[in-house]
Amino acid sequence: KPSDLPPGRWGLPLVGYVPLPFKSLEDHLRDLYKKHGSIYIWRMGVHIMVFLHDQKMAREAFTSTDFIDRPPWQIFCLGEKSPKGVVGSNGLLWQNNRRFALRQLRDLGMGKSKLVAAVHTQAAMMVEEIKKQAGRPARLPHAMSVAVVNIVWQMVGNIQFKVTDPKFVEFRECVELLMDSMKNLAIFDLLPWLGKILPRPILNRICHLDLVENAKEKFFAYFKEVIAEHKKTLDRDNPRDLIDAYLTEMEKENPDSTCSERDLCFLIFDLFNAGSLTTRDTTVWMIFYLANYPRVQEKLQRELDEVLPRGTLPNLEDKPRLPYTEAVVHELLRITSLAALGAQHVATRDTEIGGYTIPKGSIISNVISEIHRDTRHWDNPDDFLPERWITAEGKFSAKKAGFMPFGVGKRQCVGEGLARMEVFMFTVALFQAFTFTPPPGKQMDLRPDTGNAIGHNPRLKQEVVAMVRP
Ligand code: HEM
Repeated sequence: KPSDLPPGRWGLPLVGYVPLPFKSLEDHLRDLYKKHGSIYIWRMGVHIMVFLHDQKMAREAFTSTDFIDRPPWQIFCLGEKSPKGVVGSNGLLWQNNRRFALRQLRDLGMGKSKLVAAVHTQAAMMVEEIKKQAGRPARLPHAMSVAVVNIVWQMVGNIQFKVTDPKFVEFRECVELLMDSMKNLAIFDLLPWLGKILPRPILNRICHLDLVENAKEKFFAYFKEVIAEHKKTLDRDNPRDLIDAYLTEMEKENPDSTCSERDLCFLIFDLFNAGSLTTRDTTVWMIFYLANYPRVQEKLQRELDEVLPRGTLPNLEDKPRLPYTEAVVHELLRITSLAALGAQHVATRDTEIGGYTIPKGSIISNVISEIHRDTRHWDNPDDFLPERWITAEGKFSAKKAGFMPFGVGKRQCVGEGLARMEVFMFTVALFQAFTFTPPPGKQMDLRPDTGNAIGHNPRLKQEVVAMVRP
């Protein structure tokens, strides 16, 4: 191992350092942090992976253009030779798409009142569906997925699914198939030489390249139908949604344009992939946490009852009057760290972090879940304490350092405003209507699901009780 690299695990050529299988990736990272400090490497397969446990280093790295790109990994480009959309693309196409997506999300109402009505409708639908299982232990309903998908569809294509819509079931199955198969792509990304030595059928069996390709094309076929419908009724002066705006952009004479119908399909896919289950899982975490923390739940409900007439959902102007609700949302985002390892970036040239050399091509991750437990920023970080966000005057105070659930820097989450709005509104709607408890004699299991090595997803299969509030 070259001596100017950060300390860490080096291992063997081609395979790198193969970890012991009975420990989670995060436990390994914690061990490495204890041994080496805030920056270390782990050679995984052919890649030098650099992990940052320090918020200052993470901010520095991710605001620098040296780390702006995504690695050319299958998991990001889904088999496309030149990556499209926004999550996995780089260069001019990424810049254009990111700018376009941010503008659209803003114009279509992210963080503004225009989308509030759609979020209210979906929150009310969720409450009605949960009412059907009130008073008994049950898993959270499928309606929670419908609600978040509908909000993205509303912005993207002006479409809303009903809970029982068979098209939605098809859509969800497609998402699940893709998510499941994508996990195996990581094997190919870490060990790309497998592609040279294994016959294609065996490679497909191990890395699911064909499954991902099929699921992606199924998705895109549906998107193309929706795009074709939009083309028929397009009014360039009155764009209804993101698809209309993209089609209008595509018709403009612009030498720097990177628009294409395939790119639009990727962009739509990215917004669903990054923006639906993330928000659903955060809402599920909220229910599970507050079921285990009745004191926090009661305090939240007291604030809601004092500020809003029962059954009225807030507008964004009401937020300052709901400091404890804001505090609960922030504390939940901190303690659960849904995007535990963020999304990986790549060094575009030989560069430096923390006095160490980082060679071009190294993969950088900020370990958000550990930054959210760093005792330099958080007292008793393992305690769920919304009060840490409240000032002595009883006001909500948004702490900045050490808090980065949506990442930091140039690729910080495009949908942060929308996600914050959804989680806030859903929390209000759900806890106005219900008190959640674990099933009798039990506690909710708040350990992340083991199925995802780089994120913290709740264990969805457990039951919870929703009691309708008198
Ligand atoms: C609680 C919910 C969410 C969390 C915790 C979350 C977190 C993140 C994180 C950590 C990143 C990676 C930043 C980086 O590369 O350094 C990211 C990227 C991204 N997120 Fe989110 N996100 C959420 C919801 C959403 C929503 C609702 C949307 C849109 C509808 C969205 C769209 C995106 C996109 C497009 C990117 C890629 C940005 C780029 O590469 O330039 N996310 N998100």
